[in-house]
Amino acid sequence: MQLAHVITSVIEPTVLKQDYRDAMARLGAAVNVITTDGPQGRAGFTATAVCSVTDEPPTLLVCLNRSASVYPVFKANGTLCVNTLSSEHRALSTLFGGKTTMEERFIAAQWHTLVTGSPALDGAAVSFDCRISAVNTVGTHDVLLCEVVAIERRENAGGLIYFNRVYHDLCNEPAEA
Ligand SMILES: NC(=O)C1=CN([C@@H]2O[C@H](COP(=O)(O)OP(=O)(O)OC[C@H]3O[C@@H](n4cnc5c(N)ncnc54)[C@H](O)[C@@H]3O)[C@@H](O)[C@H]2O)C=CC1
Ligand SMILES: Cc1cc2nc3c(=O)[nH]c(=O)nc-3n(C[C@H](O)[C@H](O)[C@H](O)COP(=O)(O)O)c2cc1C
Repeated sequence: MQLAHVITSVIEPTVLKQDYRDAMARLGAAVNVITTDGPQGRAGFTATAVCSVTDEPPTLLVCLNRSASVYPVFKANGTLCVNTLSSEHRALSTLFGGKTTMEERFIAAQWHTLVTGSPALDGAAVSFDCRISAVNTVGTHDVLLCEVVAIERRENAGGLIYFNRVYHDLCNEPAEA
Protein backbone atom coordinates (compact mmCIF):
# COMPACT_ATOMS: atom_id res chain seq x y z
CA MET A 1 0.00 0.00 0.00
CA GLN A 2 1.31 3.45 -0.90
CA LEU A 3 1.80 5.80 2.07
CA ALA A 4 0.18 9.19 1.81
CA HIS A 5 2.41 12.26 1.93
CA VAL A 6 1.46 13.81 5.28
CA ILE A 7 2.18 17.47 6.00
CA THR A 8 1.77 18.20 9.71
CA SER A 9 1.35 21.40 11.66
CA VAL A 10 0.85 20.40 15.29
CA ILE A 11 2.33 23.14 17.49
CA GLU A 12 3.76 25.84 15.23
CA PRO A 13 1.97 26.86 11.99
CA THR A 14 4.76 25.43 9.82
CA VAL A 15 2.74 24.61 6.72
CA LEU A 16 4.40 26.35 3.81
CA LYS A 17 2.45 28.54 1.39
CA GLN A 18 3.35 26.31 -1.55
CA ASP A 19 2.25 23.14 0.28
CA TYR A 20 -1.03 24.87 1.13
CA ARG A 21 -1.59 25.87 -2.51
CA ASP A 22 -0.71 22.37 -3.74
CA ALA A 23 -3.26 20.99 -1.29
CA MET A 24 -5.94 23.55 -2.20
CA ALA A 25 -5.47 22.67 -5.88
CA ARG A 26 -7.16 19.34 -5.00
CA LEU A 27 -10.43 21.08 -4.10
CA GLY A 28 -12.48 21.35 -7.28
CA ALA A 29 -14.40 24.62 -7.45
CA ALA A 30 -16.89 26.46 -9.63
CA VAL A 31 -15.38 29.34 -11.61
CA ASN A 32 -16.95 32.78 -11.30
CA VAL A 33 -16.39 36.18 -12.86
CA ILE A 34 -17.13 38.81 -10.23
CA THR A 35 -18.06 42.22 -11.63
CA THR A 36 -18.90 45.65 -10.33
CA ASP A 37 -19.93 49.03 -11.74
CA GLY A 38 -20.55 52.25 -9.88
CA PRO A 39 -18.98 55.57 -8.87
CA GLN A 40 -15.45 54.11 -9.19
CA GLY A 41 -16.13 52.56 -12.60
CA ARG A 42 -16.35 49.03 -13.96
CA ALA A 43 -14.12 46.12 -12.94
CA GLY A 44 -14.12 42.34 -12.87
CA PHE A 45 -11.97 39.38 -11.85
CA THR A 46 -12.05 35.57 -11.84
CA ALA A 47 -12.68 33.90 -8.47
CA THR A 48 -13.01 30.38 -7.16
CA ALA A 49 -13.05 31.48 -3.51
CA VAL A 50 -16.86 31.86 -3.40
CA CYS A 51 -19.29 30.02 -1.15
CA SER A 52 -22.73 30.18 0.42
CA VAL A 53 -22.93 31.58 3.97
CA THR A 54 -26.65 31.64 4.88
CA ASP A 55 -30.04 31.73 3.14
CA GLU A 56 -31.56 34.13 5.71
CA PRO A 57 -30.71 36.72 4.50
CA PRO A 58 -29.39 35.11 1.30
CA THR A 59 -25.66 35.72 1.61
CA LEU A 60 -22.55 34.42 -0.09
CA LEU A 61 -18.90 35.25 0.41
CA VAL A 62 -16.15 36.19 -2.02
CA CYS A 63 -12.46 36.31 -1.05
CA LEU A 64 -10.60 39.12 -2.85
CA ASN A 65 -6.84 39.66 -2.69
CA ARG A 66 -6.20 43.23 -1.56
CA SER A 67 -3.24 43.47 -3.99
CA ALA A 68 -5.49 42.88 -7.04
CA SER A 69 -5.83 45.90 -9.35
CA VAL A 70 -9.62 45.67 -9.00
CA TYR A 71 -9.65 45.79 -5.19
CA PRO A 72 -10.17 49.56 -4.68
CA VAL A 73 -12.99 49.61 -7.23
CA PHE A 74 -14.98 46.83 -5.51
CA LYS A 75 -14.37 48.37 -2.08
CA ALA A 76 -15.63 51.78 -3.19
CA ASN A 77 -18.60 50.65 -5.29
CA GLY A 78 -20.02 48.42 -2.55
CA THR A 79 -21.97 46.21 -4.97
CA LEU A 80 -21.03 43.26 -7.15
CA CYS A 81 -22.41 40.48 -9.32
CA VAL A 82 -21.18 36.88 -9.01
CA ASN A 83 -21.43 35.30 -12.48
CA THR A 84 -20.94 31.54 -12.30
CA LEU A 85 -19.43 30.41 -15.59
CA SER A 86 -20.73 27.66 -17.80
CA SER A 87 -18.60 25.35 -19.89
CA GLU A 88 -18.29 27.68 -22.89
CA HIS A 89 -16.74 30.46 -20.77
CA ARG A 90 -13.25 29.00 -20.28
CA ALA A 91 -11.52 31.79 -22.25
CA LEU A 92 -13.38 34.43 -20.26
CA SER A 93 -11.99 32.97 -17.03
CA THR A 94 -8.43 33.34 -18.32
CA LEU A 95 -9.08 36.94 -19.44
CA PHE A 96 -10.53 37.95 -16.07
CA GLY A 97 -7.77 36.02 -14.27
CA GLY A 98 -5.37 38.95 -14.36
CA LYS A 99 -2.80 40.93 -16.36
CA THR A 100 -5.33 42.22 -18.92
CA THR A 101 -7.03 45.63 -19.16
CA MET A 102 -10.64 46.01 -18.05
CA GLU A 103 -11.54 46.90 -21.63
CA GLU A 104 -10.13 43.58 -22.93
CA ARG A 105 -11.98 41.67 -20.22
CA PHE A 106 -15.43 43.16 -20.82
CA ILE A 107 -15.31 43.36 -24.62
CA ALA A 108 -15.05 39.55 -24.79
CA ALA A 109 -18.68 38.94 -23.74
CA GLN A 110 -22.15 40.50 -23.63
CA TRP A 111 -23.52 41.95 -20.41
CA HIS A 112 -26.74 43.29 -18.98
CA THR A 113 -27.75 44.55 -15.54
CA LEU A 114 -30.12 43.31 -12.86
CA VAL A 115 -30.68 45.53 -9.78
CA THR A 116 -27.34 47.01 -8.61
CA GLY A 117 -25.98 47.95 -12.04
CA SER A 118 -23.09 45.46 -11.80
CA PRO A 119 -22.56 43.62 -15.12
CA ALA A 120 -24.44 40.31 -15.36
CA LEU A 121 -22.95 37.93 -17.94
CA ASP A 122 -25.24 36.83 -20.78
CA GLY A 123 -25.40 33.01 -20.66
CA ALA A 124 -23.94 32.58 -17.17
CA ALA A 125 -25.04 29.41 -15.38
CA VAL A 126 -26.29 31.72 -12.63
CA SER A 127 -25.77 35.36 -11.66
CA PHE A 128 -26.10 36.65 -8.09
CA ASP A 129 -26.50 40.42 -7.90
CA CYS A 130 -25.33 41.60 -4.48
CA ARG A 131 -24.60 44.45 -2.14
CA ILE A 132 -21.52 44.04 0.05
CA SER A 133 -22.93 43.86 3.58
CA ALA A 134 -19.70 43.34 5.56
CA VAL A 135 -15.96 42.94 5.02
CA ASN A 136 -13.51 40.90 7.13
CA THR A 137 -9.77 41.16 6.54
CA VAL A 138 -7.83 37.88 6.81
CA GLY A 139 -4.15 37.93 5.83
CA THR A 140 -3.75 38.98 2.19
CA HIS A 141 -7.48 38.83 1.42
CA ASP A 142 -10.70 40.61 2.24
CA VAL A 143 -13.69 38.33 2.79
CA LEU A 144 -16.62 40.15 1.19
CA LEU A 145 -19.97 39.12 2.66
CA CYS A 146 -22.51 39.77 -0.05
CA GLU A 147 -26.27 39.96 0.41
CA VAL A 148 -28.03 38.71 -2.71
CA VAL A 149 -30.64 41.15 -4.05
CA ALA A 150 -31.42 39.44 -7.38
CA ILE A 151 -30.77 36.10 -9.05
CA GLU A 152 -30.83 35.02 -12.70
CA ARG A 153 -30.51 31.31 -13.57
CA ARG A 154 -29.96 29.62 -16.90
CA GLU A 155 -31.57 26.20 -17.03
CA ASN A 156 -29.51 23.32 -18.48
CA ALA A 157 -26.21 25.23 -18.49
CA GLY A 158 -23.12 23.01 -18.25
CA GLY A 159 -20.66 23.84 -15.47
CA LEU A 160 -17.01 24.89 -15.47
CA ILE A 161 -14.87 23.43 -12.70
CA TYR A 162 -11.28 24.35 -11.78
CA PHE A 163 -9.50 21.28 -10.39
CA ASN A 164 -5.78 20.54 -10.11
CA ARG A 165 -4.99 23.85 -11.91
CA VAL A 166 -6.95 22.77 -15.01
CA TYR A 167 -10.46 23.60 -16.23
CA HIS A 168 -12.98 20.76 -16.58
CA ASP A 169 -16.39 20.86 -18.26
CA LEU A 170 -19.30 19.50 -16.25
CA CYS A 171 -22.11 18.31 -18.48
CA ASN A 172 -25.62 18.95 -17.18
CA GLU A 173 -27.38 15.76 -18.15
CA PRO A 174 -28.93 13.16 -15.87
CA ALA A 175 -26.61 10.21 -15.21
CA GLU A 176 -27.75 6.93 -16.73
CA ALA A 177 -29.46 4.62 -14.27
N1 LIG B 1 -8.21 32.58 -3.59
C1 LIG B 1 -7.38 33.15 -4.47
O1 LIG B 1 -6.95 34.27 -4.29
C2 LIG B 1 -7.00 32.41 -5.69
C3 LIG B 1 -6.03 32.93 -6.50
N2 LIG B 1 -5.66 32.27 -7.62
C4 LIG B 1 -4.58 32.88 -8.40
O2 LIG B 1 -4.64 32.45 -9.74
C5 LIG B 1 -3.33 32.17 -10.24
C6 LIG B 1 -3.24 30.75 -10.76
O3 LIG B 1 -3.53 29.83 -9.70
P1 LIG B 1 -3.37 28.26 -9.85
O4 LIG B 1 -3.00 27.94 -11.24
O5 LIG B 1 -4.58 27.62 -9.29
O6 LIG B 1 -2.09 27.86 -9.00
P2 LIG B 1 -1.70 28.20 -7.51
O7 LIG B 1 -0.65 27.23 -7.11
O8 LIG B 1 -1.35 29.64 -7.38
O9 LIG B 1 -3.04 27.91 -6.65
C7 LIG B 1 -3.49 26.61 -6.26
C8 LIG B 1 -4.69 26.77 -5.37
O10 LIG B 1 -4.31 27.47 -4.18
C9 LIG B 1 -5.29 28.41 -3.78
N3 LIG B 1 -4.70 29.76 -3.86
C10 LIG B 1 -3.88 30.25 -4.83
N4 LIG B 1 -3.49 31.48 -4.53
C11 LIG B 1 -4.07 31.79 -3.34
C12 LIG B 1 -4.05 32.92 -2.51
N5 LIG B 1 -3.32 34.00 -2.81
N6 LIG B 1 -4.78 32.90 -1.39
C13 LIG B 1 -5.53 31.82 -1.05
N7 LIG B 1 -5.59 30.70 -1.81
C14 LIG B 1 -4.86 30.69 -2.92
C15 LIG B 1 -6.45 28.22 -4.74
O11 LIG B 1 -7.37 27.31 -4.18
C16 LIG B 1 -5.79 27.62 -5.97
O12 LIG B 1 -6.67 26.85 -6.77
C17 LIG B 1 -2.38 32.46 -9.09
O13 LIG B 1 -1.87 33.78 -9.26
C18 LIG B 1 -3.25 32.40 -7.87
O14 LIG B 1 -2.78 33.22 -6.83
C19 LIG B 1 -6.23 31.09 -7.99
C20 LIG B 1 -7.22 30.53 -7.25
C21 LIG B 1 -7.71 31.16 -6.04
C1 LIG C 1 -9.05 30.10 -11.76
C2 LIG C 1 -8.73 31.37 -11.00
C3 LIG C 1 -9.32 31.60 -9.78
C4 LIG C 1 -9.03 32.76 -9.06
N1 LIG C 1 -9.64 32.94 -7.86
C5 LIG C 1 -9.40 34.08 -7.17
C6 LIG C 1 -10.09 34.34 -5.94
O1 LIG C 1 -10.94 33.56 -5.51
N2 LIG C 1 -9.81 35.49 -5.29
C7 LIG C 1 -8.89 36.39 -5.76
O2 LIG C 1 -8.66 37.44 -5.11
N3 LIG C 1 -8.22 36.19 -6.92
C8 LIG C 1 -8.47 35.06 -7.64
N4 LIG C 1 -7.84 34.85 -8.82
C9 LIG C 1 -6.91 35.86 -9.32
C10 LIG C 1 -7.68 37.07 -9.86
O3 LIG C 1 -8.57 36.68 -10.90
C11 LIG C 1 -6.71 38.15 -10.37
O4 LIG C 1 -5.85 38.50 -9.32
C12 LIG C 1 -7.56 39.34 -10.75
O5 LIG C 1 -8.01 39.15 -12.08
C13 LIG C 1 -6.80 40.63 -10.65
O6 LIG C 1 -5.74 40.63 -11.52
P1 LIG C 1 -5.00 42.00 -11.81
O7 LIG C 1 -4.43 42.48 -10.50
O8 LIG C 1 -3.94 41.66 -12.83
O9 LIG C 1 -6.03 42.91 -12.38
C14 LIG C 1 -8.11 33.70 -9.58
C15 LIG C 1 -7.53 33.49 -10.84
C16 LIG C 1 -7.84 32.34 -11.55
C17 LIG C 1 -7.22 32.13 -12.93
